Amino acid sequence: MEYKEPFGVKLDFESGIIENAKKLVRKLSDMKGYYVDEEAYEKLLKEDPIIYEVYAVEQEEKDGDLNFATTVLYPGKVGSEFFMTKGHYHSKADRAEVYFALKGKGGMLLQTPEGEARWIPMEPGTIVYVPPYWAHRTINTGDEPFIFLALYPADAGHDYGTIKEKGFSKIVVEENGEVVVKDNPKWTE
Ligand SMILES: O=P(O)(O)OC[C@H]1O[C@H](O)[C@H](O)[C@@H](O)[C@@H]1O
Ligand SMILES: [Fe+2]
Repeated sequence: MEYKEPFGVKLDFESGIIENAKKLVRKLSDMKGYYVDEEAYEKLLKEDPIIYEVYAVEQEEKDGDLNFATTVLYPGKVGSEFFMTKGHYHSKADRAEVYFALKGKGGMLLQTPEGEARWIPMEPGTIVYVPPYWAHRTINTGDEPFIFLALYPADAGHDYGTIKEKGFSKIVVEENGEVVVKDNPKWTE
């Protein structure tokens, strides 16, 4: 039997950076069609801000193994809609995931394939269980970077297609200084 080598890596709680991790950067221009207010999107595109960065430590896509990643999701809004991740189902849809909030303020939108949605607020210390089959997207509702760690099966994979096309049935916006979760006007079953 060939055993893999165990290892420890350092996560910097302030920056969210995991040493030696693979870094992925998502800018606004990578998220065309994701935000409801297209006019606000086009306007902000001139600056093309970084929306989030992911630091991932991933294994081969094998059953039984585990990946982990931090995400640094920056504060901001497109129109009234808070900065968010793309969101995805798992390619192997029955794979679950655990998120652990480290810094900042935000939450997770989850959704079943039938469009049933949930909003779970997150602050440092919040652990979110993402059950099998639920799509998940994180959203920064604060004014500093929202940083969290996620652990997920190495063979889970990311299925972005459905969310890219249809979005979530709910959106998270600021209204009169309040965080409001409301129906997505562009949602169709
Ligand atoms: O992949 P996104 O929906 O853009 O979310 C960004 C990232 O968030 C977390 O860190 C997950 O563990 C990653 O698997 C995911 O890639
Ligand atoms: Fe996931």
